[in-house]
Amino acid sequence: MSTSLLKIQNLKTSFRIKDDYYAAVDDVSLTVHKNETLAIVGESGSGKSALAFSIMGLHTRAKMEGNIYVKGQDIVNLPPGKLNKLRGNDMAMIFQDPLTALNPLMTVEDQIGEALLLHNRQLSKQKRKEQVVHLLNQVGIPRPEYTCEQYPHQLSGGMRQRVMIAIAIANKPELLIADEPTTALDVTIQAQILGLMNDLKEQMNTGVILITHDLGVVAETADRVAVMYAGQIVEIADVYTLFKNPLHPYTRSLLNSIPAEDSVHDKLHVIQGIVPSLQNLPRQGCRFKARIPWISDEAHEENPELHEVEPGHFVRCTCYQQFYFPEETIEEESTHGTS
Ligand SMILES: Nc1ncnc2c1ncn2[C@@H]1O[C@H](COP(=O)(O)OP(=O)(O)OP(=O)(O)O)[C@@H](O)[C@H]1O
Repeated sequence: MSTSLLKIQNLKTSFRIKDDYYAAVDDVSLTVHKNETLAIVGESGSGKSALAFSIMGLHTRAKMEGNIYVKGQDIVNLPPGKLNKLRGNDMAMIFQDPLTALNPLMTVEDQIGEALLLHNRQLSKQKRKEQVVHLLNQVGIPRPEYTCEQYPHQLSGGMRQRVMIAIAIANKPELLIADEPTTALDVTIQAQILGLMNDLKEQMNTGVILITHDLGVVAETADRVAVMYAGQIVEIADVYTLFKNPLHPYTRSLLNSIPAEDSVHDKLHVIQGIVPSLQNLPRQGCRFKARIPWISDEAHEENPELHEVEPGHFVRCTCYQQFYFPEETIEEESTHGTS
């Protein structure tokens, strides 16, 4: 029996800029299973949030093509009423910045209570309070009765993020999308929040999509990883394979730009450039080609597709086969390390 909660096929999400539509998500296909964390990584502007918002149906003016199946139902272009029902019940999102996502004028109890009410109008005030306290306990808030009465600005960043998670899991969604959930937090709190998300995933059998810039977070929390560049997935594999045998030049460049903790002389290969803006994205050929001009044109495919190079490991374009880091990509030599 398939345990896939989410199946995306050839998704294309385009935004209208002046008189034209430009795809921020282009030809994305992926699957998320129960009790699995899929990390989505990539530089700023690569389309991670646009993809997450597409899944949640939060783009109000974008053009969406392709299919997004949530528990077998295609939600692309589903009427807002039906989509609202799915949100919260079947899927929920944890946003990057809880201070802007939470309502500053409502107490914690009222905000979590509102999420509960959205999906069960019959819930009495008494039952609601009990469930709010239970949820606050679940997300590790030490004095839930006290926190119930507080407003977002009275809480620390870590506590606010826990409240956001409590809202997100209020209706036991099967799919949780977390968009940079720990970026605003310091390292210790970050580890606690990620640990909490992991525990919840296992307890509730949830499928999680974790969007992050942080490869350390990926290594610790993800089961599988999708690397996005310029709106497309360029590589997808289980986390072990991706770190051990990264193939796409972009993945290799991301991984090579982090210093290894145990080496004395790290060579940090940095590929210059940034993700082009939406209007300037190359729509033909390999989108990463401009950033690796030392690789011959023939190495690239004309219409790069994802190829399965080993079971479950997919790479876009054939250029990876001839890719190497030239000397000039070595930016610095660090001498950190222990021996
Ligand atoms: N509503 C919109 N209208 C027009 N362009 C948009 C819109 N939302 C996103 N974009 C553009 O789509 C591209 C992808 O943006 P997106 O926010 O998804 O990137 P990201 O990978 O999530 O980046 P970050 O890590 O900075 O959040 C960018 O070029 C961005 O400017």
